[in-house]
Amino acid sequence: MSDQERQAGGTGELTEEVDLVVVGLGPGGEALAQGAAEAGLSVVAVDKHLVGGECPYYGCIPTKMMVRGSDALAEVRRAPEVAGEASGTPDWSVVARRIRDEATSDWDDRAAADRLRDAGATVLHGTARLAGPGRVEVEGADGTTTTYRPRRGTVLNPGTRPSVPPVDGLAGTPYWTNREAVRATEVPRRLVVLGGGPIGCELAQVFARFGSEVTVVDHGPRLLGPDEPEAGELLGEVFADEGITVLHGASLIATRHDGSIFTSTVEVDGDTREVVSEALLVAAGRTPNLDDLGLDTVGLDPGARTVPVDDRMRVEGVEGLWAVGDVVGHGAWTHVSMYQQDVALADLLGRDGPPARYHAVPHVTFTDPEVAGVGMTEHAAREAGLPVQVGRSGLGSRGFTHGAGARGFVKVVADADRGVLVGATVVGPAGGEVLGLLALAVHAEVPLATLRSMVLAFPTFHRAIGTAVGDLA
Ligand SMILES: Cc1cc2nc3c(=O)[nH]c(=O)nc-3n(C[C@H](O)[C@H](O)[C@H](O)COP(=O)(O)OP(=O)(O)OC[C@H]3O[C@@H](n4cnc5c(N)ncnc54)[C@H](O)[C@@H]3O)c2cc1C
Ligand SMILES: NC(=O)c1ccc[n+]([C@@H]2O[C@H](COP(=O)([O-])OP(=O)(O)OC[C@H]3O[C@@H](n4cnc5c(N)ncnc54)[C@H](O)[C@@H]3O)[C@@H](O)[C@H]2O)c1
Repeated sequence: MSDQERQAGGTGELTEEVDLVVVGLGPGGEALAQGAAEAGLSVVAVDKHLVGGECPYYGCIPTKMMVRGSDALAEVRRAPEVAGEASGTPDWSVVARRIRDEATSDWDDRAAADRLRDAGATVLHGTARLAGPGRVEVEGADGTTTTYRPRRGTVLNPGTRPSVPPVDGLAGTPYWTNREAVRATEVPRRLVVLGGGPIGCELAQVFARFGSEVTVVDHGPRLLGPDEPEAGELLGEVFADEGITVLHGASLIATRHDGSIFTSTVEVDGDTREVVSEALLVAAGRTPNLDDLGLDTVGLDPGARTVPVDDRMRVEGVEGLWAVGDVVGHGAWTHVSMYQQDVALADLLGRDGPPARYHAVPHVTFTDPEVAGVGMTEHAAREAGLPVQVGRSGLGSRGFTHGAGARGFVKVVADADRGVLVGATVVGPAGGEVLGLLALAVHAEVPLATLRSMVLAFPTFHRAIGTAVGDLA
């Protein structure tokens, strides 16, 4: 207990003065709390679940272990076309064990919490809420409440939870979200996936390759709606070839569970059909954890989907409050949360540093082929009124030599007036790695003339970027 600690008048609650309170320890909040503590601030870091947030325990890391397993199986199945017979029997227990033991330590955050404590932060497991300007209440697991008065300020990093649409009969059934999917110990014989976004696509392909009969139900006209349309269309063809059924323009309108089997009613183009499955994964977007954060006590709207911030991650209109991560609405990816915490940390420590910019945010959906994008799509660039040029390429000589599994393309979007790329998409094996060069080009606004003068190694996948840039028209 600090020297400043004192009993709040008559309430039995403790009130403590500290430098900084971090509410929610997703990737951004955890790193920021550590950085602030290492810089000498007294930091209280609070999470109501696991230190590290969604990414290490239920998101990026365990799902990429699933993807690694399913990609290995796919390569074994491609062997006859490029190397000769090879055999591999899918064994989900290998994936489940890696997730439990290597990724999540059986969903135990002691190592992460200790790392923060070693840096000097006070780590609390509890629910934190704003309690008026300059005050944060933390309700501990034992029901006690402590009120903190942070001298420097408060950082919000509460993240999101799965959105669950109001489907008739769904509540009360043992449906999965990403949280249950990463804890699966068996592969369901049949799986319905609600949602054809990144979560739905990655997990649909994983479970299909491990033997599930998968049906994806999605509102939209193609998979991965916000990406370039060519990307979602190609991925749809790959899914069809792998035996995954995708229902577009479809809504799950009802489901029932008889103790072991889901029977789901899906409306597609005005018709209804029933789909039977052992598991039902809801991957239909995310809900920001802003509704129980006391935002109204500082004049903010608790019903909003995002917290408005400036380019230093300061919450607009509220002194001493910063926000980072999915809830600020500049991309729900770990690298964005981490980027923003750097900006916020510099600001709250009074250090110089560049403001947050979002013109070159990359993202990668780890399907096979990977779907990777940076900056604007062609549609977004046209909507922004830019004089747009587009260039395309297949995967070139490397795609040809690679053979089985080499499906994809490179698409680049340029601002003709400025002579720079404003966006790019790579679909293909290691598409996320190939994107790196394009992310640099968009970020640094490299002149097209400079890009055209590059020597690109033969025969690499990234050499297709040269062809796409040469195709700009
Ligand atoms: C299945 C899946 C796969 C993904 N794969 C990738 C990927 O490959 N690459 C990528 O970049 N991104 C991926 N993401 C997204 C990524 O997980 C998030 O963008 C990332 O976790 C950053 O989120 P965040 O920092 O906003 O907070 P989160 O990680 O959501 O953490 C927020 C934390 O705040 C806590 N909290 C909330 N409210 C309170 C409160 N009132 N008091 C105390 N604590 C509170 C929560 O318990 C949680 O620990 C994936 C997400 C999912 C679901
Ligand atoms: N590799 C990665 O970087 C990665 C992987 C997974 C998740 N994520 C992050 O997590 C976020 C959430 O992922 P997500 O896939 O849940 O959400 P999403 O919002 O990106 O996609 C949800 C999909 O579900 C569909 N949908 C929503 N409600 C529906 C309904 N009632 N019926 C039919 N279809 C419906 C939407 O049309 C959309 O295609 C992503 O946007 C991304 O930022 C990133």
